[in-house]
Amino acid sequence: MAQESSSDIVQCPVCLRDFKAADINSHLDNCLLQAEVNEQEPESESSGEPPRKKQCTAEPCPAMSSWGAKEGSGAPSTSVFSLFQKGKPGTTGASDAPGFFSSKRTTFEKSEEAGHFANNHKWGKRSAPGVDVSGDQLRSKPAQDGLATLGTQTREKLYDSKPLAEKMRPCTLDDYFGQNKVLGENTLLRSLLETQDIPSLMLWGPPGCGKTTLAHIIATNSKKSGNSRFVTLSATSTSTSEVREVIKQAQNELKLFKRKTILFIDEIHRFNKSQQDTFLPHVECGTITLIGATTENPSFQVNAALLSRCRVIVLEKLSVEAMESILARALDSLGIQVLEQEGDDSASIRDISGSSEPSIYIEQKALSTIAHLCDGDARAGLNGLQLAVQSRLSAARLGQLKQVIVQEDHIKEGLQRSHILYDKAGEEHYNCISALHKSMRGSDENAALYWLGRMLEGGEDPLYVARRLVRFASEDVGLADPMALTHAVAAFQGCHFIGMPECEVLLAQCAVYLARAPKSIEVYSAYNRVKECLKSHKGPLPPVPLHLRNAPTKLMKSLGYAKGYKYNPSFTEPVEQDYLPEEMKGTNFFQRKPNNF
Ligand SMILES: Nc1ncnc2c1ncn2[C@@H]1O[C@H](COP(=O)(O)OP(=O)(O)OP(=O)(O)O)[C@@H](O)[C@H]1O
Repeated sequence: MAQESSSDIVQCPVCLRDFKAADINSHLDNCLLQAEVNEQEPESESSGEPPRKKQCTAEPCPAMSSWGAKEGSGAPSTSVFSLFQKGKPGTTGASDAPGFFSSKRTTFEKSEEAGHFANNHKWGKRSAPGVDVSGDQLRSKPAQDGLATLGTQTREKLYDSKPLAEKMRPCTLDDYFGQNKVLGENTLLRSLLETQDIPSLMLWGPPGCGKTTLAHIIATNSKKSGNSRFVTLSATSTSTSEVREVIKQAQNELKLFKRKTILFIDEIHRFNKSQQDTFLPHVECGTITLIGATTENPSFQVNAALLSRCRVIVLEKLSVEAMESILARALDSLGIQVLEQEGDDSASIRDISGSSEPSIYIEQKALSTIAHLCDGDARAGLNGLQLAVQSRLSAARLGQLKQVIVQEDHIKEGLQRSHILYDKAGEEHYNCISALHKSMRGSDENAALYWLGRMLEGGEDPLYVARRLVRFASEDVGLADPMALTHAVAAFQGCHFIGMPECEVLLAQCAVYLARAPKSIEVYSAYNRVKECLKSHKGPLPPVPLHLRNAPTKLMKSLGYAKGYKYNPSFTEPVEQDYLPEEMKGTNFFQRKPNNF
């Protein structure tokens, strides 16, 4: 009989994937735990499944399996999570499971700024075990720490098709960082959540700031309490008949089991107004508690009647501190250590782990870069980190390296985006163009250039900006410098001819010209008064005076058209003649009334 060696391939009896014999035990622990969790979480709305994002199936407490263990899955936490528990002094077993609003500290210390964790622990700072890079550049902790050694689970987490952000989605407020204005101690929402008295909510905030995650936490909580069920729909893929079906089920649940239904609708702004109307009576009579999430300003995108029945919660971009805590939690779960000081000489880190897998380190500067570059979008930050680590690991494998160090440049590649994130389709688009317009109006050439840069570097259509400059040239500069309009139209046409990136300088030149130009709203205001006059006119509009009319036919002439008209060029003296209708004689649209522009 052949001797079993560590390089033998064996099949996992649970997921049927192939693994090295040496790895199968640790994989099996993890796989069994997953299977158990999945069994407890059938994928149906009636199961009270927490919200799932864009077709990704979120694990119930995906973050780290250790959370699953804490939440009482019954999994043997030590054997399964030994890798992560090493060096996690605050992490204990199931008995320490944090409740939904538990104040228990986890690996990190709490911090008000970051939402929960103290800054001095934000990176879970550790040094590479037994390492001394470049003399005293890097001082290490004792070798037995060993956290950076990459284990099978960590590797799976990194290579698994599910994005890291999804796996890290918190299930308790303890792991939910930032958003202190709405969720800090003594806030209304927090106390409502604590009493499990969830009102209908409209969560409004930029991408990746935690709208779905907050709903996910509410879901986990409502599931635990058992007095309500949680149903998730995405407005991008749900038909009106499906919505009706969900409402019917909600009515039955309430009637038969006295259970409320909390309905989470992601991207609710994608439902049209009549689809949104479907919810109205049911929110009104309490059959469903609606939680909508939207990146768009709900005052424009959500039915006013529905909006008035919901409490609007405005979530903000995550602060750098909050991002740091989110990243720290991810690093901790992946067993990646932070190098406090720069030292890219990975070859000089002594490998003391004896593991066949490379150890991973990340420079603090690189982490700080993610926290700053992801622009408050935790999904972008976490997935950028994952990509950077994955690519370094692949490179290390090819080069048979024992350690990898992730540096700032790798992170920038991982984020795969410019420093500027800009939501071209959403509210940010209007906010930035408005800021540009107002900066030019205020003759602040610096600010004008800055907002222009924010838009162009974020991928804005240059013609959209150019059109606004043309409008500005007339509305705000007007006759104070009629050349402004010529400049703006020329910039528009130039952009049309050459496109980005060459046209950026045309727009910059024009924006600065307009910012520096003298301003006059004389014509703009006068025209507004004309519009107002027409709008407020009562009765039929006065006829065009006969002498101003053209008379191309005999009949028209015989009716008096053009009669008495004085052709100005025929006169050497100024001509006395009325051009306004009789009843408007003497009206001056250019006259500024008090309290009126
Ligand atoms: N406040 C937070 N605390 C901890 N992790 C967060 C927080 N916000 C977001 N995350 C992480 O980022 C991921 C994406 O967040 P989430 O899906 O909640 O964003 P969102 O606001 O719903 O974005 P979108 O509008 O793009 O759907 C989550 O899976 C989670 O890992």
